[in-house]
Amino acid sequence: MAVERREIDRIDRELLPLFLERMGCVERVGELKRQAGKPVRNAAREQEIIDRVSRQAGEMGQSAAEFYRAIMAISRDREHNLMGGDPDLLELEQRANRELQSPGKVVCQGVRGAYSHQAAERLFPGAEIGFVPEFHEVFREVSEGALGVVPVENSAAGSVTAVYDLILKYRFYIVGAVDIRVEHCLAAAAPGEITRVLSHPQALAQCSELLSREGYETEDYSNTAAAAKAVAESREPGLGVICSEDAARRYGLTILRRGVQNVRNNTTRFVAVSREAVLPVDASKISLCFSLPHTTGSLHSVLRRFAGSGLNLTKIESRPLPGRSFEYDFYLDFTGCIHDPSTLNLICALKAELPRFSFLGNYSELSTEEEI
Ligand SMILES: O=C(O)C(=O)C[C@]1(C(=O)O)C=C[C@@H](O)C=C1
Repeated sequence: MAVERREIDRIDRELLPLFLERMGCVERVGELKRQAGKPVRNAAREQEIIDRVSRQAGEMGQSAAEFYRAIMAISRDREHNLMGGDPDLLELEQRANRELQSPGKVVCQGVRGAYSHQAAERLFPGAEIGFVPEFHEVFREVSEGALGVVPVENSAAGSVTAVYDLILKYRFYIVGAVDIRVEHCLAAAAPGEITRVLSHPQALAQCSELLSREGYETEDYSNTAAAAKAVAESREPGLGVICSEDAARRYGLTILRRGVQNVRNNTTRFVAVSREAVLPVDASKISLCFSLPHTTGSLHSVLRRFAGSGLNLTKIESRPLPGRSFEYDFYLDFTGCIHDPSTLNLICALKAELPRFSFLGNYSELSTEEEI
């Protein structure tokens, strides 16, 4: 094997100067493009190269194509880097507030005592919190200057797709995130036998084991806290509710059982959305969205850029583009800070290359235990 390894070392010694020579050439092309105001990416030229090397490499054609795609992605990043990046993003990175100014109004969906309310209090302690019945109304209030707090994902039930659709539609900035532990309890207006239980369908599903074991009838309600309020007001005997302890206490209900969800660790992630960007120096999570051409490998070629920059993807969500068949917007979270020059360069490169691209924010996440 030693002989072969020496051969590999020799080939690498020959490859490396060629690679560097090619990068030097790419830099000169980049400079000419900058002077001519031309975009970095030239898809036709890349295809020409891929076709040629695939042909020339015979049975290694696919691997050669993959190798050249990687080289050209590196070339594009280098060119973007030399061009200085997207002026709007560079300005945003420089000018955006580093800290959230004390929030005026904070809005969430539901009623007092809902899990959204707990999330809003964790994110913005002491702020004035308002409630609206629907998610789209939260976003409308944000367009008028409020901060919104909305759920995006539950550890058991998955993404809240209606909220992702609104995030992609409005493209406001995400300025914070918090994980709230969902601890449901069974409560009633007064102690006694329960026969029927009200709650949000997701909460009923999360407590299905208890509900079927006890043979309770169930009834869907718009929201867990609204259900708690309704049970408190109706005082109907045998009527119970699945809600948070906070909601039960808030509406004067008797807690019959705690921790009634099927899964111990049931957590919902909430994000705070704002019309204005806030980019703290120690922010650790970045959110982006973009769409992709419907071609083989288009998502892979984007994801490879993150891997190449050592950035860890924590979430990817695709949502169909309204009015188009099988075209998607992608929403993506990864760990990183926009004030890091290489991360900023990658975001600028993606903005230049991807259709419908938006930078959605850079923020920190509060964990369930942590206080702000
Ligand atoms: O030929 C160009 O226009 C280049 O910028 C060079 C190059 C390459 O690496 O070959 C890089 C990016 C373009 O998308 C096409 C090709």
